[in-house]
Formats: sequence, C-alpha cells, structure tokens
Amino acid sequence: MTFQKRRVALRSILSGSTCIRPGSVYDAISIRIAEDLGFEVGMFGGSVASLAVLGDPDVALITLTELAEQMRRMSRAAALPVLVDADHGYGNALNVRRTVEELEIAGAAGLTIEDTLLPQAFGQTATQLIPLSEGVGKMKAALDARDDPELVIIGRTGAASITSLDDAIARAKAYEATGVDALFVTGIKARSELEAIARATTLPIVLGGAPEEMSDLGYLASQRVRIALQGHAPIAAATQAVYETLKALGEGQSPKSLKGLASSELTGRVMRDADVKARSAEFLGLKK
Ligand SMILES: O=C([O-])CC(=O)C(=O)O
Ligand SMILES: [Mg+2]
Repeated sequence: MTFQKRRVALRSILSGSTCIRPGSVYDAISIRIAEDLGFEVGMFGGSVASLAVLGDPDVALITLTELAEQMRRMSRAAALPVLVDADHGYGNALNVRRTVEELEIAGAAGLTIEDTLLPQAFGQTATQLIPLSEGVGKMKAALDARDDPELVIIGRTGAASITSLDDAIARAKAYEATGVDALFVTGIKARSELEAIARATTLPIVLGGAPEEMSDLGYLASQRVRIALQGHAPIAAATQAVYETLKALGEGQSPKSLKGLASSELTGRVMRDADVKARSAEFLGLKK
C-alpha cells in the first residue's frame, strides 16, 4: 500500500465518528502482528522507540535518524498506518521541519509534535513546557515541511497536568488555529477536563493515557476522541518473555522444554514465509 493510502486511512479514522485503540508497535515483528490481528492503526511511541532501539528510558536520548530508521523498517514490513510520537521535533522549529521531512520519507502516516521542553533542563526536576508562541511556531513549521498533503500532523500538549487546564485549552486552541489535523492531549485526569478541551476546540482528538473511568469508547467518541492510547503492553510482554526464556536457558533448561515460544506457524506468518516461498519459486527458477 502506498504511503499516501496509509495516510488517507488514518485521516478517515480521524474524520469518522468512532474511537479506536491503536496497536503499540516498535519494530518489524510487532507491526506485522498488529496488522494481522486487524488493528487499524499503529502507535509508535517515543518511549518504546527508546526502549526498542537503545534499551533506554524515555529521556530524549534517541536521535531523529534512529527514530526515522526504525519507522522505515516498520513501513517496509507492513502497510499498517502508523502514528509516530515525534516528541518535541528534535529541537527548535527548524529541527521540527527536518523531523517531518524524515518521518514522511520513512512512511509515517501521521506524527505528533509536542510542546514539552526536551531534553530536561539543567537543575529542573519537573517537566516544563516551551512558551505557547514557540509551540505555535513548531506546528506551523511542521505543516510547512509536509510534502504529501495527506501526511497527518498532530499538535500535542501535556499542559493539563504540567501547568493548568486553562493553559491546555489555550494551547489546544492556538494549535488548532495553525491548521494542524488533530490535537493530542495527555495528562487528562477527569472526564470534565476532556469535556472542557472538546468544547473549546473542533478538531479530532487523540487521547494519551487516561484514567480507568475514561476507557469507555462510546463516551470518548462523544467527545471527538478518535484514537485512545492504552500504553505499551506489547513491548512489556516481549521483555518479560525474553527474560523468562534466557533465565530458563541460563539455568540449564533445554530449548525444547521451554514454554511460551512462538509456534513455527506463527513465526512463519510473521516472516511472511508463504510470500517469500512463492517469490523464490517465481524468481529463483524453482517454478515447475
Ligand atoms: O505516544 C505514546 O504512546 C505516549 C508517549 O508519549 C510515549 O510512549 O512516548
Ligand atoms: Mg512520548
């Protein structure tokens, strides 16, 4: 599927009337599994990018080149539209432009640019935000950098839990006015906060982690939430599985006695083995 078709598919989710859960994806294997299971969109979080590529926590150590390369690998492996967490755009508004260029070429269906001050400033323990005017400049730069008009650009703010709900509303309205395609809000702790943001804006909303009482997809849809994240359990499950497996092997268990391994059928599906075999027959002169 062309990159543009993936972007059109993401747009149709955002312009629809229901709220969906994205599959948390981070590499070629996870995106293929999410695609096979019928997820409509993949979320490539900055935290899982750091973990998968560097083995590090989410503290802005990953580079744009590393993020884009991982996205490119996923784009090759599957056609599932992916929404990429592009953090703060890896620098100032000029860096945001470059970030959009690279992620577009790497096949992202959409990306979020947030107004968090990253990396963490010297001597500051609490998360800080950049000024609203700088955030607006970053959104404009992101839109300016887009070559494919279908690439989805999403303005993100975590102001609700960093500064105030009023600030989150002011930022959401200002980003909406730049022409971004959707708003991504994080740090929402109550329905009333989401409702206030939804009332003050008109764009589709992508919701970051939210409390349990906000898990009802019908309710979220009524507040224009079209995509609701639910963390990154798949990479946590993978980490646990690798841990258990290496531990058992290290303790002397035989590979055959291990539990919880992918069957050869599942592994073959993930590897798209049937396609590779068919191509081998066709192109390696093996066809009878
Ligand atoms: O995008 C997400 O899923 C939430 C987030 O910021 C991250 O995981 O880095
Ligand atoms: Mg993030």
